[in-house]
Amino acid sequence: MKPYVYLARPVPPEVEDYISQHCSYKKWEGAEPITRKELLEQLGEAQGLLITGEKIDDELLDHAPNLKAVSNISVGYNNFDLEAMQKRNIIGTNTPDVLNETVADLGVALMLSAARRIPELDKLVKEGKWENKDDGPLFGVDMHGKTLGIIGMGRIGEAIGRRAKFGFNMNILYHNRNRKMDTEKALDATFVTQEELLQESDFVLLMVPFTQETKHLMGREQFSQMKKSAIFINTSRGQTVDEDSLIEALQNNVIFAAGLDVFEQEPVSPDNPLLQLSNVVTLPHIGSATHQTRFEMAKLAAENLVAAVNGEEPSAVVPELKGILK
Ligand SMILES: NC(=O)C1=CN([C@@H]2O[C@H](COP(=O)(O)OP(=O)(O)OC[C@H]3O[C@@H](n4cnc5c(N)ncnc54)[C@H](O)[C@@H]3O)[C@@H](O)[C@H]2O)C=CC1
Ligand SMILES: O=C(O)C(=O)CO
Repeated sequence: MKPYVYLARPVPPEVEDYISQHCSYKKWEGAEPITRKELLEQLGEAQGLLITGEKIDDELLDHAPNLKAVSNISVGYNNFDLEAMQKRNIIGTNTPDVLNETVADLGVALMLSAARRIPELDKLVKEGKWENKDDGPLFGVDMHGKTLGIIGMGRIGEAIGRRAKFGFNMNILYHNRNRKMDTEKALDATFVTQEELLQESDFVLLMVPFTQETKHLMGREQFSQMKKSAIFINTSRGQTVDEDSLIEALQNNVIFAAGLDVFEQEPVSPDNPLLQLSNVVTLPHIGSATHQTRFEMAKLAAENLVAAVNGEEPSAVVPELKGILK
């Protein structure tokens, strides 16, 4: 008998077809994303679960007595309560690598947008205000030849570093849990302390996972260490930044501008002061969202799910849960 899995997120038809060849399944068909309550009601028989970022914790696992594996269509897995999964031997998988280049493209787009004030200028042109006065009230700052500091030089951080180095001739500083000698050589990058990075960079880009250790990694003290002319980019998770401190830094010209794909609360509240600031470029957590890359992510997540519920080793088990396979 085929194992039974529940798909809480839609996947492309080809991917669904692949799952159907290896598993029996049900899927969420609502027009809106599945609610927590609806998800809990679906889990009684499920041996596998496909999600994107839904919280996997004790409460959910108590509703899923037959569950063996959770496959996240996402590389970040801060939605996994790893302890709760470990104690029940639940395999957890994610989608690394297939999205690196797409997220890196978006990181660079945010850097350029904030530096050259693209959304602000676009809005003016569309409002019939042709503003390009020579005295420069709407001039931007250069990206080429400047210093980029990357906090979190992992798979995506490195892809952004390559674009910055070879596309924009930038000088690369980085701070990471460990030094990466190959990356230093390939990008002529310099490992520095976080404080040095903040003090010396023209662009500071955050690309760490969200963990207890990285919660509010950027706060008032860190923003005050940055240059007044610097641009801050967050394409990691919103909770890595103390948003009140960021708002204060932007309002008081402690830093020049910010580009944000992620927020502490998502969807961001329409009342969030960040949305009122002209020196902030905002996006709705869309870093990996191209048709091609979302397809590759869904495909990898399906392969992980099918392997795990059929007793095979999935290619992308998250490091903290690898022990469960032994
Ligand atoms: N905005 C978006 O749509 C997307 C956001 N992400 C986020 O980006 C994160 C990174 O993804 P990858 O590059 O694939 O992960 P990765 O695991 O390859 O890289 C993360 C790097 O951060 C470093 N790190 C961890 N804690 C640190 C700390 N306290 N200080 C300095 N460095 C630290 C690690 O050593 C590692 O090199 C994901 O966990 C996810 O949260 C990923 C994809 C899309
Ligand atoms: O993969 C992730 O971690 C994302 O945030 C969205 O792709």
